[in-house]
Amino acid sequence: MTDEDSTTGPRTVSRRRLLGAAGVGGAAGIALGVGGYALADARSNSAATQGGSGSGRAALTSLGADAVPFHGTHQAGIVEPMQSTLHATAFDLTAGTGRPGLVSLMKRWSAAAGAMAEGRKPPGLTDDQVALDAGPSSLTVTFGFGASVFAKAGLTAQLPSQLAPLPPFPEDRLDRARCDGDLWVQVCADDPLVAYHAMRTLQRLAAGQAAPRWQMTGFSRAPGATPKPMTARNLMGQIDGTNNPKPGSSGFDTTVFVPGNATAAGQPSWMAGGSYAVFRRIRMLLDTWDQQSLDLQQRTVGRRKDNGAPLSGGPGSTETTTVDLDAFNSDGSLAIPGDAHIRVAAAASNQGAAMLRRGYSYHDGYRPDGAPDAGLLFIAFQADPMNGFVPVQRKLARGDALSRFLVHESSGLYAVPGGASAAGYVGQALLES
Ligand SMILES: C=CC1=C(C)c2cc3[nH]c(cc4nc(cc5[nH]c(cc1n2)c(C)c5CCC(=O)O)C(CCC(=O)O)=C4C)c(C)c3C=C
Ligand SMILES: [Fe+2]
Repeated sequence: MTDEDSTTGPRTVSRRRLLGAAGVGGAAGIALGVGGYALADARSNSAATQGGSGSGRAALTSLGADAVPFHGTHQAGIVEPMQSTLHATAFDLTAGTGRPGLVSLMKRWSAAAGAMAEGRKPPGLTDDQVALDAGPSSLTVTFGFGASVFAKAGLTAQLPSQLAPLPPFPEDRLDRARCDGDLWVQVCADDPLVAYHAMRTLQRLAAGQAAPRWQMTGFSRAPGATPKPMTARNLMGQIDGTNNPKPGSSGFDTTVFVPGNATAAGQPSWMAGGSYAVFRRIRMLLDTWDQQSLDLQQRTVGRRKDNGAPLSGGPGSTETTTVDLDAFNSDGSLAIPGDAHIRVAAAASNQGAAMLRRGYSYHDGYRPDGAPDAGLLFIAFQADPMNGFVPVQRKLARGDALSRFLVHESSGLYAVPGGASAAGYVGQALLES
């Protein structure tokens, strides 16, 4: 189970994360290799060993010791199982930062992200010691380029057509100050201090060259909270993520990643091994949602709330039971209603359009009317947004029962280049083109 790459070598992922990745895919997920990763025990290659014998430091727990390599064919933070904490931040280049400044920033950011992913102190600044006692805690850092950065860095000729602005969708209520951005950074970790430290470090390293435009924090399930790894629930109480494309399954790579021969796929060569991230802050109208009957809530999504089984499944069906969009109830009505979220969003309803969703919940206090300012930081990765998010969201905006309980407040689209080799940096193929 190796993902050999001539430039970067095999990527390894820890045993705990591999088992976590199985989730719904179960044993099949492991057999298929969860993205082709080699099975390795992080305790042998991470911060857990740094104390060494005689150092007086106790070994870290498995959670803290788990490490996800920063270097690889693809950037980390896409196919790995979700960690419990997210910091998403968009940066704008400061005036006068052209291509040389961006090169130096991406070099510093990549070096710091690579070190922190191994539980080492980031080079290039005096560490604030916020994460000093913790291991890497499965930290991943994922970098993306917004369309606006290309002109600023003199790279207009390299702008992918896939980065064209997302179309406006009916009912969007976007706050432009919290949309877009020249650069996008997704930091995820299983420890909140480790995640904060990584994001803060990257912000400090950007000083003078890029400044935060917006920042959002999200959360998901903490590892070990459930007796076995399970698909997490969102703040509406639904099991969310079941029918995601499974790493290693047929079509997964072509759905999520730009192929190695990118130009043959109509993409710039520097996007080989890359992906496109769609980011949407979607507020949930939870006071309204929580007043609905269980029956209505289930029919709105098309799945049971308790175990995530599709409404087309009979007795004994589970989350993994195959969805049957053609099934009928005994009264002749569709088992999965015509406007149910999973029917409208399904690839089968959208000429095969699909994406890998990796969203996090957020809760930012209460609004003036007392309602929670809470919802989903929706993140989806795909090889081409026109074959992923765009057609699906167009359809959802027209006829999805769930949309009545949602408000899209912020939006961004970012080109996420392929991963860096240990000697290189993220975006090198673009910035040195
Ligand atoms: C444009 C893409 C999508 C947006 C935006 C979106 C928002 C959104 N979704 C949920 C909750 C669930 N979504 C589920 C499935 C699902 N959602 C999308 C796409 C978008 N969702 C897809 C492609 C799918 C899979 C459809 C299928 O083929 O079955 C589910 C069911 C469980 C699952 O498969 O994940 C839930 C629950 C919320 C709450 C939300 C916005 C806040
Ligand atoms: Fe959804």
